[in-house]
Amino acid sequence: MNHHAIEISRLRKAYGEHEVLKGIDLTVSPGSVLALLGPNGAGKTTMVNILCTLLRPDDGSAHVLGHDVVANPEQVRALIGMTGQFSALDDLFTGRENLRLMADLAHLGRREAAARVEQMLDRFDLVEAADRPAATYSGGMKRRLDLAMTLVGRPRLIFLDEPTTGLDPRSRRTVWELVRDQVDEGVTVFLTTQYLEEADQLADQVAVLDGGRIVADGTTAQLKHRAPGGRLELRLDSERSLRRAMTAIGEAVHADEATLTVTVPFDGRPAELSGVLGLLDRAGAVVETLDTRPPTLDDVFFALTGHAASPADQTVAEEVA
Ligand SMILES: Nc1ncnc2c1ncn2[C@@H]1O[C@H](COP(=O)(O)OP(=O)(O)OP(=O)(O)O)[C@@H](O)[C@H]1O
Repeated sequence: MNHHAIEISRLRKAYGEHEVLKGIDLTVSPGSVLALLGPNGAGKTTMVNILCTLLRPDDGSAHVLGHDVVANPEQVRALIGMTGQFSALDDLFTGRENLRLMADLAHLGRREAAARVEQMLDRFDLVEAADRPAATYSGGMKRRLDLAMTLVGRPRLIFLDEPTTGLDPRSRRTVWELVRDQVDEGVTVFLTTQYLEEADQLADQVAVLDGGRIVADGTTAQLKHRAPGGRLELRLDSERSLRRAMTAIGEAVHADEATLTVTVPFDGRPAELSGVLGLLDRAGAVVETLDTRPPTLDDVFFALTGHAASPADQTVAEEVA
């Protein structure tokens, strides 16, 4: 009867006096990736823990794959996988042993468990390291093992709580590819991340949690469309034109003398474009090329929450670009 993979309605949770979730409504379609964004302490982990049945909500309801998380936690647990800040990975066990343990916990039969473990080792590029203790693994390898452990029992929905925090760009991209493979196979993904680039790369749907409420919910394109922050980048033909352009446009511009470029805010309307070009023409500033840049998810996040995403996000976005 329930066609959403996740359905959350008027969900509330407080720790003592501190109300963290103040009435959350959210739905996620099966086989899609939702990225839940929010500043530190917004309540993302609290929401994941409620959906994973690790924490009871105070009010409202949440259904995961049709099952009520409070009334039927066992059914929910049988269908989901979770990886995150407190991974189940045991450093003293080898990669193969860690996977085998999870396969046994998921009640796969002996033969199926053995086959599935080998399949996951192969798929997650851990064959060579399979018999070494996980303690000897690099950060990227541990994260791949963690993800493989989440998936070994063939969950239909997975929660990834900051799955690539602390990883280098290459390992991050590998994790993204592995997540995409799962989505292609029909797994629903509920992702929390501080990296807006990650949401942009992976998510079909982005929800922003701030002040205990969902302040935006839509595709990345829809959210970018709503936010201010688009830019027009104009490259002038000479330093003289650059100076004229700066005088004509005024102070609200970024100018780069090395590349002879000025950047101005731009909302995408043709009338605004002709206005700027007319102004420069009258000022005798000759434009060689122009480029428009839509708002980034960073702009969206800033417009919605009043502060930037984590400083780390900036570095990652630059490294990945
Ligand atoms: N068990 C707890 N008891 C009291 N307060 C808590 C508890 N767990 C979380 N909080 C508080 O609730 C708020 C939300 O925490 P939560 O971990 O859900 O946020 P988050 O969005 O996941 O943050 P982060 O990105 O830093 O992990 C924070 O202010 C946190 O300090």
